[in-house]
Parts: sequence; structure tokens; C-alpha cells
Amino acid sequence: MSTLPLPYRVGYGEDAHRLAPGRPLILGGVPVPHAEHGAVAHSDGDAALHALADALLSGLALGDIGQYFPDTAAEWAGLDSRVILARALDLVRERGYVPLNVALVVTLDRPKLGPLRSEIARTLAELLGLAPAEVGVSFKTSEGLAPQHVQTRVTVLLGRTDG
Ligand SMILES: Nc1ccn([C@@H]2O[C@H](COP(=O)(O)O)[C@@H](O)[C@H]2O)c(=O)n1
Ligand SMILES: C[C@@]1(CO)OP(=O)(O)OP(=O)(O)OC[C@H]1O
Repeated sequence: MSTLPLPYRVGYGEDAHRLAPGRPLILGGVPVPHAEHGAVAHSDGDAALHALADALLSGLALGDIGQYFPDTAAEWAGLDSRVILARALDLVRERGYVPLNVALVVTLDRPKLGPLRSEIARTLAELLGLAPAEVGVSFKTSEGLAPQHVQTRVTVLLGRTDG
């Protein structure tokens, strides 16, 4: 078994939230306008940022966001999920890695997110220090199987900064 650090590491994360009326719907740091429902969550419920932060952590076997931001802690109620992503990114950078590219899939029946694709990719790229071309953003419906549900799945490739 090699003792050298791997030049590349793959991370994967996913997150799901129930949707209910009267809640904001925020995905990838972008508020979705005119959504008739939003995420029920302890934080702001951004399933895209939660999955992305978990993907970063998993690539280096650093656990998951619930360990750093327990949903039982009153201090994290209503938390802006960009804070969660920034913490995960710091932990990855401290270990000598940076994200190189990201692929993200949001499953949501309504509303249509296509018009927000560029804004979400641009926002995620900014938060990660990447070019928008390194951030793939896909949308899927559940074909009516989970209309009150938002789910995001993310893969990330990490590379060593000294590699
Ligand atoms: N909330 C969503 C979900 C899907 N889209 C786009 O619709 C197309 C078809 O999706 P299927 O799940 O039926 O394959 C696809 O091009 C998605 O990008 C969307 O914009 N918003
Ligand atoms: C973000 C945290 C903490 O506020 O809570 P939620 O917003 O409920 O989100 P979830 O993706 O279920 O898990 C991580 C939690 O620890």
C-alpha cells in the first residue's frame, strides 16, 4: 500500500429536504423566485450546497456536515449554507487539496430550474474558486414520484495543490 498522498481524490455527496409552502427555496446559493414551496430544514435548507459540502468532505474522508453543524444546535438554526460550504472548503484546502471540477444533479418537480442554470453554475464556481465551465449543473424531475421533495447529488474531483 502506498504511503504517498493521492494526486487526485473523488468525493460524492447527496442531500434531500421535504418541501412545504411558506419556506424559501434556495439552491446553490441562488434563491429560486416564485417557488410555491421551499425546503423544511434547520438551516436555510440549500440541498445543493449541503450535498456539495458533503462531497468535498467525503473526498478526504472527513465525515459529513452534520458532524460540523449538528441540526440539534440552536446556533445553526436558519444558517446560511454558504457558511457550511466555506468550512468544508477550508478543511479540504488545509489538507493540501482543491476542487478541480464538480458535477451536480438536482431532482425537483417544480418549478423548472433551467432558467437558473447559468446563475447557479456561476455562483457555485465563485464559492469554490473555479471557472463556471468546471461546474456542471443538471436538473431532473422525479416524474411525479416525489413532488414534495428536493434532492441533490454531487461528485467532485479534488487535486493536490503541490501535484
Ligand atoms: N426542476 C426541473 C426539472 C427538470 N428540468 C429540465 O427539464 C428537462 C426534463 O427533465 P426530466 O426529468 O423529465 O428528464 C431537463 O432538460 C431538465 O433540465 C428543469 O429545468 N427543472
Ligand atoms: C445543515 C444542518 C444544520 O443546520 O441542518 P439541515 O438544514 O436540516 O440540513 P441537513 O442536510 O439535513 O443536515 C445537516 C445539518 O446538520
